[in-house]
Amino acid sequence: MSRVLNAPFSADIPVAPFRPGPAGTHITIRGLTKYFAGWPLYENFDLDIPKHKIVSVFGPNGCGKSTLINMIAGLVPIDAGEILFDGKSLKDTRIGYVFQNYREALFPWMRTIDNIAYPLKLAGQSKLEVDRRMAELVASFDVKFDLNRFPYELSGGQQQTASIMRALAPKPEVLFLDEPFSALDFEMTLFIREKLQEVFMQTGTTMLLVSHDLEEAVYLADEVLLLTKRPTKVAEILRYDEPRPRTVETLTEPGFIAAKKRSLEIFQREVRR
Ligand SMILES: Nc1ncnc2c1ncn2[C@@H]1O[C@H](COP(=O)(O)OP(=O)(O)OP(=O)(O)O)[C@@H](O)[C@H]1O
Repeated sequence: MSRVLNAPFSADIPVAPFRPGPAGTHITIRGLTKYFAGWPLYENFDLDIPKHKIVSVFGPNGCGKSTLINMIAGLVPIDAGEILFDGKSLKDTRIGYVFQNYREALFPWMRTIDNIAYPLKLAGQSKLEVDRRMAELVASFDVKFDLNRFPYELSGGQQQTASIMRALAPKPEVLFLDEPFSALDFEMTLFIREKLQEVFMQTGTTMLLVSHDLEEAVYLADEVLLLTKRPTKVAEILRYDEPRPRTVETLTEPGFIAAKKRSLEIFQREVRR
């Protein structure tokens, strides 16, 4: 009975020798297995995530997009498998995470500036180092609002901007974004999308983005990771190598339209399966 209700015993899963990803791989996922309430979400799942790229994760409702990035980021425990970052474990890797719900992401008792500086202080950086990094972030985000305010005094878009600044403050090797635009209005979505693209062009930070919006998923991505229904597998990895910066004009270019159409076809095929 316990074998039905719980994750399989690790002894049940044959241990395959570790296979590194192709050159340019940042994150290697091997044999990832995750059960919820006795049902497999991921079973022996392998994936290579490239370095210095933006990968958008797209797939049917409930296929495990958020769970996937949360397992990679160490927020959700895995039942079996291995996840390495450039061959290192998560604890030796600097990561940043941007949550969908920015209202709960920032500490309400801290001024916005202290929220953003928090990971730097936690890492034991000196006041000089913290001030220098904060000045860089403020310049790169072209911040027009008062960072001395408390988060609840800011608009939703300003709070999400602050959340992204906080995630980027320690110069993460990988930035995880779980539907970062879904609670924002259109104007703020465009603003934050452009900021993310700028940061990416300046730093090349590997980004893993969960999106519900196909246009947004393709627009920012170097690769769209299309997932199947559960038990979840890779349906296809679609490469989209339109040069950056991508702009409003990109949205009507043939390459963009073709990538969106192909993603939609795969998505519909998987939803109907
Ligand atoms: N803590 C949990 N306990 C039980 N089931 C869970 C838990 N977290 C997620 N699930 C289930 O795992 C599946 C994948 O959830 P997840 O949120 O990762 O999917 P998603 O693709 O991001 O979903 P959506 O498209 O709705 O945002 C869903 O069926 C969900 O109900």
